[in-house]
Amino acid sequence: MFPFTENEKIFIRHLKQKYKEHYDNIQTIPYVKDKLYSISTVFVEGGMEYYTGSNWQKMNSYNEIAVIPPGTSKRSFILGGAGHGKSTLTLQYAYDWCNEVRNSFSSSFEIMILLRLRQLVGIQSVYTAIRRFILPKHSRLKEIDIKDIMENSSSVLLIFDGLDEYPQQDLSQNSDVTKILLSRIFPNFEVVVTSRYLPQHFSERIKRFRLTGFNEQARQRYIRRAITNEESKSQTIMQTLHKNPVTEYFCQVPLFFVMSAHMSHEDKEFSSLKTVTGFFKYMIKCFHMHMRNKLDDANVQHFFLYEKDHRELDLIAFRGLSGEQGRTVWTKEYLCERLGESFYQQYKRIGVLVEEDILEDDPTYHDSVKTQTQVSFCHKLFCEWYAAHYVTYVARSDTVNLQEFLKRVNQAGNQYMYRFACGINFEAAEKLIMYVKSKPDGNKFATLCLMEQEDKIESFLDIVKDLLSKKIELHKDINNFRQRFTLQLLETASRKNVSQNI
Ligand SMILES: Nc1ncnc2c1ncn2[C@@H]1O[C@H](COP(=O)(O)OP(=O)(O)OP(=O)(O)O)[C@@H](O)[C@H]1O
Repeated sequence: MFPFTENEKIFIRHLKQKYKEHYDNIQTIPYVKDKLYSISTVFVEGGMEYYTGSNWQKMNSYNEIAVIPPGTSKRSFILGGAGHGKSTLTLQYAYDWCNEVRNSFSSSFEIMILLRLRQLVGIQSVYTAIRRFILPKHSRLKEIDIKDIMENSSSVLLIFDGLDEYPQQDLSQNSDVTKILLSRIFPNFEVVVTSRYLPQHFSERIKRFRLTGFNEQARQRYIRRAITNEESKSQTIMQTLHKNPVTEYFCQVPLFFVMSAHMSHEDKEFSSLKTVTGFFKYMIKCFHMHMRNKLDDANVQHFFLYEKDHRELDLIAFRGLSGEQGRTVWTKEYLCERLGESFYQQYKRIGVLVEEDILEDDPTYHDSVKTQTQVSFCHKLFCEWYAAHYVTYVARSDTVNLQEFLKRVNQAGNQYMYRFACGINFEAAEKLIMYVKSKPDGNKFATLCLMEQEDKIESFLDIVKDLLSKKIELHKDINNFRQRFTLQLLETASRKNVSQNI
């Protein structure tokens, strides 16, 4: 289609190799390592909407990102809450590009670059990032070649995954990512950025999309594609998930749905879970249990200890989510030193921590290639889970100043850290809920945190009483976060027969 130079051909081949590695190795449950899926098997289209300037409109396909909303901006944001499928969608774009899928958005570009922003710790140059994180060790292409190819290419699609995890996300630094996002460089490249939230720096002109999750049809399609083709089995999975109020509610979030569907297929204990914290606790227990089953008796005690005692990991996770230089990727050496080799190996084995080899930041690497192993949590929610443990530990102390302690943790980007913390320890929860309430618009979020405490029926009754005493407006935009929450409160109230108690 395009007249390619030799270097371009090599570059494109390398890009495709790397993307294939990612999109062909999807783990639906982190501890199940022997069952890897290709994006082409598991991807189902969830809901997607675009912002018209005054409201959100439904889209028919993720490929419409090219044409709507009409406008000149070449900068698009795809927003979505935790686990809503932003990274998965970027892999689908990569798949379409690599396989030149007809009529797809990405396949119309000569070059597509997909970078995971959490990896760019201390890296300012986009060429360095591409050389280190995408090209293979022995590629003959140097940063200067990549620069040359990109500058001379007529059509480039850049996808930056996870701006909320970008170590320099305040965008005050003069990195290429910042310059690209603000169109100071490469104004003609098409740039797509995924993020849990929209940072303040962006003008109204930027195109905005959002992922709204899985509806009933998407869930059924997923089960048929990734779990079972048999109608009766697929019905049983759906019924198990519907029976449980927590899984039923969270099934709209693809991550929770996918994990629940796979686990409920294999595990009967599932139906008794009542809160997201309960769900996560159970999931982590399964991770450890699954591994223990494979171990000989002599090691059992050892692994039990690691399951309960993870204070150092909690601290690392918390620091990762807070601070100006917040990072959610670390070097293997650093983690092994902090956590101890055997703890590290255990968490890697069960799938909570995942490794990726990248080129070392060494200007001489073209002569002697050196690699470095970077480590991150298998999903950012796991980082929030362990950070939440640290928060409960600190929040329980009598002397702690929560305003000070939590001031650097972005609440919009790390909601689950707060919610998990409230579910893990009730003493800490009381303080945290007070803290959350003190923030602007904090009442509703505080209630969400409160819901993590399974036994707090009295507080729950007060909230529902308050809710029912006011006019409740429900709009057709059922994906609105607060509205979903209001619906969840009412649904739970009706299940618990609250009206009799009010
Ligand atoms: N469209 C989809 N089709 C099939 N599975 C999906 C889809 N979207 C998400 N999933 C499943 O949910 C998991 C989590 O999704 P993903 O990591 O893409 O979410 P995310 O929005 O990037 O989350 P976060 O903001 O927390 O990083 C995926 O690993 C995949 O198993």
